[in-house]
Amino acid sequence: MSLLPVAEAQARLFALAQSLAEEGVPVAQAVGRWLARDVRALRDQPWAALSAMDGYAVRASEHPGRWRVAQESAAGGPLPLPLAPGEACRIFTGAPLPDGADAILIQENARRDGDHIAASPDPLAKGQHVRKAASDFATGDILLKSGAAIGAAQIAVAVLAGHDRLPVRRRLTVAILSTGNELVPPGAPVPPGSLPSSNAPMLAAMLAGPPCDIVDIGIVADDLPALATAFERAKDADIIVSTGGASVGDHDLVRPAFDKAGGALDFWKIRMRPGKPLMAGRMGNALFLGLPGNPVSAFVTATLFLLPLVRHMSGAADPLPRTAQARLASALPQVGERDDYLRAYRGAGGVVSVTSQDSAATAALSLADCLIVRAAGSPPAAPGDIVSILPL
Ligand SMILES: Nc1nc2c(c(=O)[nH]1)N[C@H]1C(S)=C(S)[C@@H](COP(=O)(O)OP(=O)(O)OC[C@H]3O[C@@H](n4cnc5c(N)ncnc54)[C@H](O)[C@@H]3O)O[C@H]1N2
Ligand code: MOO
Repeated sequence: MSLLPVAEAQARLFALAQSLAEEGVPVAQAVGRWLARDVRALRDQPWAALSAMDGYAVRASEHPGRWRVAQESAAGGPLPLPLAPGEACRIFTGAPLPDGADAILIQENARRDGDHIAASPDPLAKGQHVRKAASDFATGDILLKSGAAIGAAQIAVAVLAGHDRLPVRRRLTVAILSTGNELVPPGAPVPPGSLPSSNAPMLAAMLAGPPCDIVDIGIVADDLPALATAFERAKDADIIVSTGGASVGDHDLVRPAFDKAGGALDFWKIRMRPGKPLMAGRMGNALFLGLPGNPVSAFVTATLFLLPLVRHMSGAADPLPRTAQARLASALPQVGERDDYLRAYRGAGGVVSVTSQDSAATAALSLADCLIVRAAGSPPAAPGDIVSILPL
């Protein structure tokens, strides 16, 4: 079977996914999710021409005064009356200007003498320190687009625009299944021949940010009926992720077990290193992603497939990881027949690949803050060369 290019596999995975139902949630619960539809302004911001400084609202044409301070305008206070010629209005940041005023003389530039003020010689232009009505946004403006990521700034604009709830896709459920006779639960005694199962806690940590609920199906033996039963138990999840048993060995039973449980495989084996044995398919309403067992391979394939899938199903317009450019600090060898996703970190002198690129080397993985992405067949790279990186 020929190896599928990463981008093609990602596209096929997205095509397998159904979109999740929409729901409205309070803004505080929308953080880290994506908008299910455009958000429009329900009001003007600012609602009127407002002062950006503490000082006096005046007519700029009357500068440098003298003016009589006839009234006061404070945010949340009574609305000011129209300003007569020769009058100033004491004003505070965020307060509306009286009709007739067109500039703010900041108090540092005003000399007050009882009820009167005069300005220092600094020039005062029309519109100075005035925020025009609707200069941030106007009623009906599309402020946030469907598919946009919701963070703190988007919450701020949505609330100012009059919203207290936002439309998002419902949370999804991810079932995690760990296969391998050698695995013992985290923290359990580890007899010779065994190792603690780290993939499920690692994947749960990777999924801690996106809007999903995790169901840990636990450790399942390399046994066809046991694995098929585990798939049946996971079938109500939106996404089933397995780790291990994905390759070609006699004990790699994930594919036949998925088949036995009624699943339909869409693709298997990707042109990437690590992560070649990755597979995906559908079982009823659930989408299945079979990751390799090696912890580094599981980490890299989760970064490139599982997290993008969660983002895609959750409505993200831009679900794939973003690449950036970086300068290499050390040489890299020629790339083989699969695209390389080298674990690396960014230092003062450029990006450095970690010493062990073995797909079982978790200590080296823990030092990485990015992946260097190199296409299959790329020639050796030298220090100073620019490479694509995928920040983690
Ligand atoms: N003849 C071939 N052998 C292998 C090939 C191949 O193409 N031909 N592919 C290799 C590649 S690439 C990878 S990656 C691995 C992945 O194989 P599996 O997905 O079948 O993984 P396992 O064999 O079950 O486990 C691999 C390794 O990872 C450890 N492991 C498994 N699960 C966990 C877990 N939950 N927590 C921590 N560590 C785990 C497991 O003990 C093994 O050491 O296959 C190559 N072989
Ligand atoms: O492709 Mo495997 O995932 O190298 O270790």
